Amino acid sequence: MIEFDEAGFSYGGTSVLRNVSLTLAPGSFHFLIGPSGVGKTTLLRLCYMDLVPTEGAVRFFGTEIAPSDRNAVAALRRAVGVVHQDCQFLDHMSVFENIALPLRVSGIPAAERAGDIEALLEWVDLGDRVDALPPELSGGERQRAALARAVILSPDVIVADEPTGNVDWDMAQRLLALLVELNRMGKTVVIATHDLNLIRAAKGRVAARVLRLANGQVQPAGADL
Ligand SMILES: Nc1ncnc2c1ncn2[C@@H]1O[C@H](COP(=O)(O)OP(=O)(O)OP(=O)(O)O)[C@@H](O)[C@H]1O
Repeated sequence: MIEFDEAGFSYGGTSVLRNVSLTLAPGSFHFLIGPSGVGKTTLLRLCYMDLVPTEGAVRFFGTEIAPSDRNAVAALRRAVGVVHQDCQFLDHMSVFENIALPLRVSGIPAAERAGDIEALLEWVDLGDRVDALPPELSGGERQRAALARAVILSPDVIVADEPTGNVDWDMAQRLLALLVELNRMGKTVVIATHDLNLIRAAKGRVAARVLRLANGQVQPAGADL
């Protein structure tokens, strides 16, 4: 589904990823680990064409999409839901309106899908926070709202960058449960995390692969976790 073929990425002259070959198969569940600054966010951004590789290729559904092909890039962005590290809400808009934003960007009137948005907010246990503004939310509520927004367009793939970074352990487990539920619905899930306990908690619940990023390269990990 998403295939890295000897892909590399450099910011200006600074190489961050080198010779990464990796397949994120449909319905797979991956954790991406590695120290701060190693390139986890960079690799995730390549998964939704927020960045394009400076070497090699990243193919989506078997195709290498040209950045100039706006329709194909837009379709890809609908197929990949993203939970950003800092959530990236518009603070003057309500939780409901923030979750409706991807619909608006895709030309779908939110009014047509109000029931879906409300159902999604119930799913993440934010049914009573529909009208709240993002600055009024707790860390865990923000992360759950970000997850709801990531899946409003029914993407095939969910990419989550430190989705449990600012929450306590109970909330981290609730978020993990939601991501596992999405995976059981057939969605591919990729999570960048520093939290090895989260990976341990996932064991037995989902057949997760753990990828370790080091020196610009991806290596399988797992035995030592
Ligand atoms: N826009 C940018 N321009 C230049 N360098 C960047 C840019 N974004 C990231 N970098 C650098 O690329 C490297 C990898 O950053 P990246 O954010 O991908 O790491 P990370 O593993 O996600 O880190 P963290 O765990 O702290 O979020 C870092 O050295 C970072 O400083």
